[in-house]
Amino acid sequence: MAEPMLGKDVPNTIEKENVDCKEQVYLEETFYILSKKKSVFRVRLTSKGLSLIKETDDSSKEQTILLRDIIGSKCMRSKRRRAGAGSCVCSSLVGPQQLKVVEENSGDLDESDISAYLYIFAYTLKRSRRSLKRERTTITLRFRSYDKYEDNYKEAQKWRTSIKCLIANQPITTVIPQNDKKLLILLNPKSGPGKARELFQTKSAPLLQEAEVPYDLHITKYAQYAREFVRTRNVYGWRGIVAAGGDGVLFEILNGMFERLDWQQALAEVPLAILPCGSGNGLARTICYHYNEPYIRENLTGISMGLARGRVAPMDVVRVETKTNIMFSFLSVGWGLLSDIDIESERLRAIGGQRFAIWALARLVGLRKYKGVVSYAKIKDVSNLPKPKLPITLSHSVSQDGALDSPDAEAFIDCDEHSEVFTNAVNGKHQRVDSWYSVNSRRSAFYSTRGSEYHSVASGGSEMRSPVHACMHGPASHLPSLMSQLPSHWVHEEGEFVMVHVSYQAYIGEDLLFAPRSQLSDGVMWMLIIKAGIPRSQILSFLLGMGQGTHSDVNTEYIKMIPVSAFRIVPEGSDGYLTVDGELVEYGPLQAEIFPNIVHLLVPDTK
Ligand SMILES: Nc1ncnc2c1ncn2[C@@H]1O[C@H](COP(=O)(O)OP(=O)(O)OP(=O)(O)O)[C@@H](O)[C@H]1O
Repeated sequence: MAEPMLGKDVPNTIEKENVDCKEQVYLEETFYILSKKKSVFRVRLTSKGLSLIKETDDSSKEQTILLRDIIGSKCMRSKRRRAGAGSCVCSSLVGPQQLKVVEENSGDLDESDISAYLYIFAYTLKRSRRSLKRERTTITLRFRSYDKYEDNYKEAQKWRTSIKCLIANQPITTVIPQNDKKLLILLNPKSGPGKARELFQTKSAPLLQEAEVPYDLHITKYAQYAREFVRTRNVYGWRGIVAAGGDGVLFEILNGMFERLDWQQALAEVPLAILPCGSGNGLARTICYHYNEPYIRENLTGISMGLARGRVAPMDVVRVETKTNIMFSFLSVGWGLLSDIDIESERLRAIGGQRFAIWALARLVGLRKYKGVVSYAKIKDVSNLPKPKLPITLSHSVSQDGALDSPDAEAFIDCDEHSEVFTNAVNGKHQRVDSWYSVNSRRSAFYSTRGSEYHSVASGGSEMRSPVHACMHGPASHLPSLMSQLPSHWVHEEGEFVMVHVSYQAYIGEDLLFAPRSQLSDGVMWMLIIKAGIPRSQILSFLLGMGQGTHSDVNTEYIKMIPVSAFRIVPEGSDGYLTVDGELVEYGPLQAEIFPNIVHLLVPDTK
C-alpha cells in the first residue's frame, strides 16, 4: 500500500535494517507496476544512494544507484496532448507508448494530469569484458498520491531537495543548496585535432545542464588568451576555472594565476580543472587514474561529473626558472627524446594523440644524444608513498554515455521500450493512488540551465597578439640563482644523454604512465635519466612499458628513475628542445623546485 512514509517537510532518518547499520534511510516510498500486479518497488533514498528494491511474493531484488553516480534531478509535468493524440497520461503509461513531460512553466502542460514527475539523472559504471565505462541512466518517479498537483509536486520536490543536499554533501533541509557562481570554461578551439568545441557541446554541456551547473564559456582567440584572461579578470566570481583543451591551456591558466598580485588567495579560493580535448591530456588521465575513473579518449563524462560536483583536491606545482623566465608547471620538464617527439610531432596535430607514437618511431631511427650536466636533490625516503596501481583497462571505443540526443526543452521524452511502468494498486481510503518510475532509460534530451552564457567569437582563424610581459609572482625560490653553485648534497651527472624527463604526475600523456607512484600532492618529482649508448631495442621496450607503467621498475646501467625535490639541467650547445608541460621554453640552463599543495583541482567525487 503506498503511503507517505515520511509526512514532514524535513525528512526523518531511520536506520536501515539488515543491510548496513551505518547506512541511513532518508526517504522511502512504495511504487507499484500496473502491468505486474504481484510486484512492488520500494524506493529508498539513503546515505549510499537511491536503492530500488523489487519485491514479489517470494523474492526481493535490490539495485542501488550510488550517490557518487547521481548528477542531478528535475521535477516535470505532463505535456498537453494535441487533440486526437490519445487518451490521458495514466492510461498511456500501460504499454510502450512514450510519455511527454515539460517544465512547469512551459505553458504547454496538461492540467488534467495531477502527477509530478521526478527525473533523476545518473551515470553509472558498467563493466564490460574489456573495459569499464559510464552509462547514462534516468530514473523517473511519478508522484500521484494526492488529488491536487501542488501536493504531488511538493512530494516530488521533497525527494529532489534531499537528493540535491546529499549530492552537495550537506545536511538535508527543505531548501535546495544554492551555488550561484558559474564555472569559467576557457576552450581552445585549436587543441588536439580541433574538436574541443564539439566535444564540449556534445559530451560535457548536457551533463552540466542536468546538474544545473551554470557556466561562462569563452573561446580562446589566440595563444596566451587564457593566460591574459585569468590575470586580468575578477576570478572570484567563478566557482572554478576549467581548461577545455590540452595541457597547454591549463599551463596558460596556471601561469596567468601566478601573474596576479593576489595569486595566493586566487589559487586558494578558485579551483582549476581540465576537460581533456588536446592530444596529450596527461593531467586528465592522471586524475582519472587516482580517482579510479575510467579514462576513454574523447569521452568527458567522468571528468565533467567532477566539474559538476565541485570536489577539490590539492596539487603540487613546480617553479621553473630559465635564464630569462620564471614559470609554474603542473606536469613535466623535458630535455631530449620525449621533448623532441612532443615538439616535432606538432606537424601531425590533425591525427590527435597518435602523433606521439608515430614520431617516437621516427626519432628512434634517428636517435640523438645531448651533452650537458644534470644535477638534483634526491629524496631519500619515498617508502611512505602508496604502492603503484595498475591502470584501469583502457578502452578507446567511443562510448554511448556522452552522446545525448539533441536538445529539446519542449519535449522532454524519457520512456523507452525497456521502461517499466509502475502504479500502485491502492484504492479506496488512501489519497495516494499511484506512482511510476522507469529504470535504465538511456534515451534523453536535455534542458537549458538558466544563466549559462556562451561568449562566442567570430569564426575564422586565430588572431595574433604580441606578447604582454607581466610580472610573475608566486612562492619564493629556495634555490641559488641559476648561475650559482648548488648545495653540496646535490648529485651531479655529466655526460651524454638520450633524454632527461621529470614529471610530477603519474601520466604525462593519455597512454604514457610515466611515474605510477606519483601522487597529485606528495612533494615528489620523478626524474628519468636515459644515458647515451643505450641500445635502441632497450629504449623501445622502455617506451612500450610506459603503457602499463612497468618501466619504472627498470633501473639499468643506462636508465634511472630518481625521486627528487629540485633539479638543474645545463645543456651544452644551442641545439635541442627543452619543454615545460609540453610547451617549448628557451634552450639553456634551467632549474626547478616543487611546492606542495599550492593549487586546488576539481576532481571526481568518490563518495
Ligand atoms: N585560439 C588559439 N589559436 C591558436 N593557438 C591557441 C589558441 N588558444 C590556445 N592556443 C595555444 O595552443 C597551444 C596548444 O594547446 P593545447 O594544449 O590546448 O592543445 P594540445 O597541444 O593539442 O594538447 P596537449 O597540450 O595536451 O598536448 C597552447 O600553447 C595554447 O597557447
